[in-house]
Amino acid sequence: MAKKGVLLVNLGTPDSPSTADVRKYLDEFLMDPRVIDVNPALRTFLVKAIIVPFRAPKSAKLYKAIWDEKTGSPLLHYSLLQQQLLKERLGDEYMVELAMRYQSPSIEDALSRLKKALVKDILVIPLFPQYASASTGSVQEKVMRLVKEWQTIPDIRFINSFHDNELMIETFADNAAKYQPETYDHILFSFHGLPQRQLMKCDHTGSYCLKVNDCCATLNDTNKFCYSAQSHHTASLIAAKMGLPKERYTVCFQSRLGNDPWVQPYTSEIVAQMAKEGKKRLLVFCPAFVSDCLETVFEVTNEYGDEFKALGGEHVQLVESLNDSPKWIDALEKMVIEN
Ligand SMILES: C=CC1=C(C)c2cc3[nH]c(cc4nc(cc5[nH]c(cc1n2)c(C)c5CCC(=O)O)C(CCC(=O)O)=C4C)c(C)c3C=C
Ligand SMILES: [Fe+2]
Ligand SMILES: [Fe+2]
Repeated sequence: MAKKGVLLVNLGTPDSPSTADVRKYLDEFLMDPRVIDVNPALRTFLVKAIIVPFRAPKSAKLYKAIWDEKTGSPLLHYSLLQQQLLKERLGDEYMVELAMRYQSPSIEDALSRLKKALVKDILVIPLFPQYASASTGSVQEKVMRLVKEWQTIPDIRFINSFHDNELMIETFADNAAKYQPETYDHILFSFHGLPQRQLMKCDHTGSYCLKVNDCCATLNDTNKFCYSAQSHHTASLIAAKMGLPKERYTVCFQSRLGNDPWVQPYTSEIVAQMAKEGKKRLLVFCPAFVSDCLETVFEVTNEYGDEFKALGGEHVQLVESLNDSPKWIDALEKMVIEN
């Protein structure tokens, strides 16, 4: 009997931490019009003449610091584990493929394996809890661009976001429990950043996001596709699960690139503010990521950790991502079965 197809897609990572491979990865990633969303000539100039030449050697050093001798990039390692564990859960009725939006394993190869196996349908799960055009949207576009060339197009569905997935929320809360959150002075929910311009482009009313006070602090019918609103919602659900009152946590956004304004507040500014207020211990969640990666392991632990200590703080503790937690695999299994 024909199998059902599942395609898990994460963002991507370089093939190795060498400067050449990091350059290749950054080049493919940042030339995506959904990522650097400016006109093509300006994008080519910014990426090829400025960002990549300067960033590649610096990023290569960071990748070297997180690269495991045996398992390589944490993002790829955990993504492969998620694919394997989901496959075991779903059994023979399903074919589960993993791809990265940039570099390898490629979406092209994963889709051609599904095509060859004549799967009767495909469920695409971009592994980003909150919708952003630069992440989920880009995966959706790439898959549609490839599949539109097929002679026979099977039933195909996309998970657009899962920012309120109950089992995911529980996994983050469970992961934090072992650190005894009550022993920390403050909790941060640090999401990957996004240029403000991209938030406004997702606002189809043109008059809500970043135009109305506290526009994205709560999710409603107008901002339901807004990355910032979905991020705040995820944070509030994890906080509720942990019984955290509002004054004990702050939502913030990390990893800004370039000089344009990104979604605020910036994590580095919040870290500095916390140190100034005399806080000594911070517990940090990164709920935009389902796998630990450069942005969690290095940026939070090392960069924000060092910044906090330099300003008088003592300890920044990262709550690990969903990785291979059985409850997160339950969440993926349920997403597949219900879709
Ligand atoms: C969570 C979803 C992500 C969104 C949205 C996103 C937007 C976005 N990112 C950049 C620039 C960079 N991101 C980088 C790394 C990176 N980004 C995500 C996820 C999202 N990005 C992940 C999972 C990772 C980690 C990859 C890994 O190998 O571990 C990087 C590269 C690292 C570095 O050089 O610092 C850049 C650059 C932009 C510009 C953007 C939206 C416009
Ligand atoms: Fe990113
Ligand atoms: Fe918004």
